Formats: sequence, structure tokens, C-alpha cells
Amino acid sequence: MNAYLSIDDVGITFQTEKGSFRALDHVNLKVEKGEFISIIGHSGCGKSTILNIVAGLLQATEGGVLLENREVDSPGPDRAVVFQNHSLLPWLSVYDNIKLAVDKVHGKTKSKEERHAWIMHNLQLVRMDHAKDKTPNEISGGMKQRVGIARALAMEPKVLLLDEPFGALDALTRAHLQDSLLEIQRRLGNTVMMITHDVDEAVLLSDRIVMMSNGPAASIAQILKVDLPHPRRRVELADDAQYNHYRAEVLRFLHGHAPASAAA
Ligand SMILES: Nc1ncnc2c1ncn2[C@@H]1O[C@H](COP(=O)(O)OP(=O)(O)OP(=O)(O)O)[C@@H](O)[C@H]1O
Repeated sequence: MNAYLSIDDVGITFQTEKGSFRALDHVNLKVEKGEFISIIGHSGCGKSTILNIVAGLLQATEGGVLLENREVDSPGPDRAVVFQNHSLLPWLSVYDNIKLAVDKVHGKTKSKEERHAWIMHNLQLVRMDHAKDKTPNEISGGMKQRVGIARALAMEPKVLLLDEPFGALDALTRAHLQDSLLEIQRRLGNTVMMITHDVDEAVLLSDRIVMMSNGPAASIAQILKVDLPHPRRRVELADDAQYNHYRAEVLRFLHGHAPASAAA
């Protein structure tokens, strides 16, 4: 039987003014339903490119992506993306930003009252129901990311695609949001692919960490299975030998694959 999400021998070549650029080569990954996968690797190795291919925003040159055995060839509500810099519409309230997505995805299947309850439920999940009437410029960066995550969850996607969702946040806000995401993901059983540069974030949240080689022609170099029991609590894990082992593995990998310019 095929995996829930299957990235099969994906390669991509971009045509640029300077000629063609081979970004990814022979990328293969099978993701199970409910799995939390992190993708880590040096800048420019092709993490966003993989995510965008899964999102259907980019077309692979070779190979392809199957989600529940159906080929991904365009963006769709079954794959919600959260970017580093939130993509909320600034002229709509927090509530209406989520409503837009909910009406699109659930407009035919849920009544108006059900949709309202669903919007509020998802705002409560990320603890943003108190700010439902505010516009994005009236709330902080961390709050905007919370709303972006609520909007993605409200679409009930098969796969949640997170491109450095906490990259632009301060350490404390980031830690809070990681904890909420972990708790929500465990509760709802979402299938998640998340790009990160943060080793602790990857170990804390993931079932598996996909480590990429440097480009051009980047591929998956190593996959680390993170066998830490849940619930995972960051304070307790700080002294946990297994946690520190995984952390060291990823750091060793990144150090060993440092781009030539950074290795000196
Ligand atoms: N549309 C494009 N045209 C040409 N080259 C591209 C295009 N998109 C990405 N690339 C190149 O492909 C490579 C991978 O880019 P990508 O953005 O996926 O890397 P990344 O690992 O996500 O980087 P970062 O961690 O810095 O965000 C880079 O060398 C980038 O310059």
C-alpha cells in the first residue's frame, strides 16, 4: 500500500537568465497520516521548493507527489500553507480572515451557524478568540502567526505545510507557539511538514527530521527518527539524554554539511 503522502523521485530544474539551475534531484519521502515531519538543511538547499511542490505551487520537472494516491498538480484546500510572514488580508478582521477560508472550504457542507461556531472553535484553539474583531495591524507578530495557523487548521487540510512559521518571532513567543502547535497536532492528529532552521524546534515537535544535502541538485541526505514519548515538555527534555542525543545528531549533520563559505 502507498503512503498517505508520497514524494516520488522529485527533481526540479529552474530556467534562469544565467541558464538552467538544478535545485532538487531524486527526492523521495513517504509520510504517514498524523506524522509530524521537519525539514532542515542549510539556506538555499531547496526546503521551500519541496514544500511548494507539495503545496502544488511549483511543478516538479521529474517525479511527482501523491496525496492519498491522487496526484498533486495544483494548490488545493487539502494542503494548507502557513508562511513565515503571515499572509492575512490587512483590511479584514481576524474573524473575517478565517471566515473567508471557512466559507470557501465548508460553504456547502456547514450551515452559517456551524461555520460561525467552527471559526470560533479554531480561534479558541490558538487562544485568539478575544481578538476576533481586531485587524492584523492591531495585533502582534506572534498573534498574526496564531491566526494564520487557526486559518490553516479551520480548512481541515489533509496536510499542514509550515514554512518556517515561527522564524520571525522572538524566542519566548516562539516557544509558546511551538508548545501550542505540538499540543494541537497531538490532539487533532494533523499530518504536518514543517521547514525549520531551529534544531530544538525540530527535535521537540517532530516524529522524523529530514536532513537535506546542500544544492545544487540537493536531496535528502539523512532521516532521523525522533522516538521521544509524548507529551513532550521542553523543560524536562532539556536534561533528557535521548533528547540531547537527537539534538547532537542534527547539529553534527549540519556542521558536517556546512557550505564551503561557512566552514572556514
Ligand atoms: N523560481 C526560481 N528560479 C530559479 N532558482 C530558484 C527558484 N526558486 C528557488 N531557486 C533556487 O533553488 C534553490 C533552493 O531554494 P529554496 O528557496 O527552496 O531553498 P531553502 O532551502 O528554502 O532556502 P532558505 O532556507 O534560505 O529559505 C536556491 O538555490 C534558489 O536560489
